[in-house]
Amino acid sequence: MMSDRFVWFEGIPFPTVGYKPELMSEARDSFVFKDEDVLILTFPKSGTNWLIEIVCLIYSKGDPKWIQSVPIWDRSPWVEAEHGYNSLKDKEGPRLITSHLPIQLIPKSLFNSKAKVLYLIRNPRDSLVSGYFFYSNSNFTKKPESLEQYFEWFTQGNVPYGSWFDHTRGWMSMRGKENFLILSYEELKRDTRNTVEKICQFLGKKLEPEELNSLLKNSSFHAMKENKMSNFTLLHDYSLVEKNASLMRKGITGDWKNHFTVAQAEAFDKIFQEKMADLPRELFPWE
Ligand SMILES: Nc1ncnc2c1ncn2[C@@H]1O[C@H](COP(=O)(O)OS(=O)(=O)O)[C@@H](OP(=O)(O)O)[C@H]1O
Repeated sequence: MMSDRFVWFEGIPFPTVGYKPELMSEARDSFVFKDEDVLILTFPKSGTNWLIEIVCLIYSKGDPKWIQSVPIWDRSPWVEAEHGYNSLKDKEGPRLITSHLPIQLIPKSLFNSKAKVLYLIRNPRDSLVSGYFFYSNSNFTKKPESLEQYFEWFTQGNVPYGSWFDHTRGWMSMRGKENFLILSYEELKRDTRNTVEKICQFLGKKLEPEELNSLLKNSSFHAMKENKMSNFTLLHDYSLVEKNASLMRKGITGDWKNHFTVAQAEAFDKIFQEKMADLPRELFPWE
């Protein structure tokens, strides 16, 4: 298996399993977003699956039947992945769609549609640590040997989906658009209920109090860790991740403080400043 490198498309690295440049090119040029679609958009390891679980539970009015019977990647498929693209492209009716793509590679039709976009960001230091542990135990992408090495790769954009900084700058250019809601992992964690209500309002959905309570219960870290349709343990069967690897690692904010050295923390601050200083600070609620 091609476990130790990337597939490249338009200068961006992707995992080696399940991604084909020719399909990503076809998706970019001819996939049609519909006005009724909802797009969940993130840089990897930002809480994507948590947001998918929440959105699915909004659509099922808090009833966990759907999230407990259908794998998460079939409920809101990744449009850039072979499996996701093939299942989405001819699907009738409104769709939930996931993507980690940078703005220049997303299907162009997004910009002519009223599809609603939920853009979730997370402190990149925590995405870095989360990615390090996940990819260290995976067989579908370049495997880091140490956090030190992964830190270098991440800050140079040599990780799946490329540079966090470029990715974030690209998508932040959409801020202010009516169909684009920016969310952070940090606010979702700090105030889950209010953030879910904000998402409901954006999607034009109303939940009864007991439906919202059920949603919160069924999308909690604990519930998702137990849900085999959501915790990625189904990937064990395909040998894509090792047995000890789980999507559901810690689910907290600020874990980077337990892993970065002082020198790494300072180096990261400097890079962040250099690359993001001209953007409003309130876009990054952890800074
Ligand atoms: N319910 C809930 N509550 C809190 N945190 C959660 C939840 N579900 C997933 N997570 C955490 O999200 C991290 C995985 O991110 P992604 O889902 O974006 O991963 S992926 O890129 O799609 O593989 C990963 O973060 P780390 O624990 O820091 O590794 C998951 O634990």
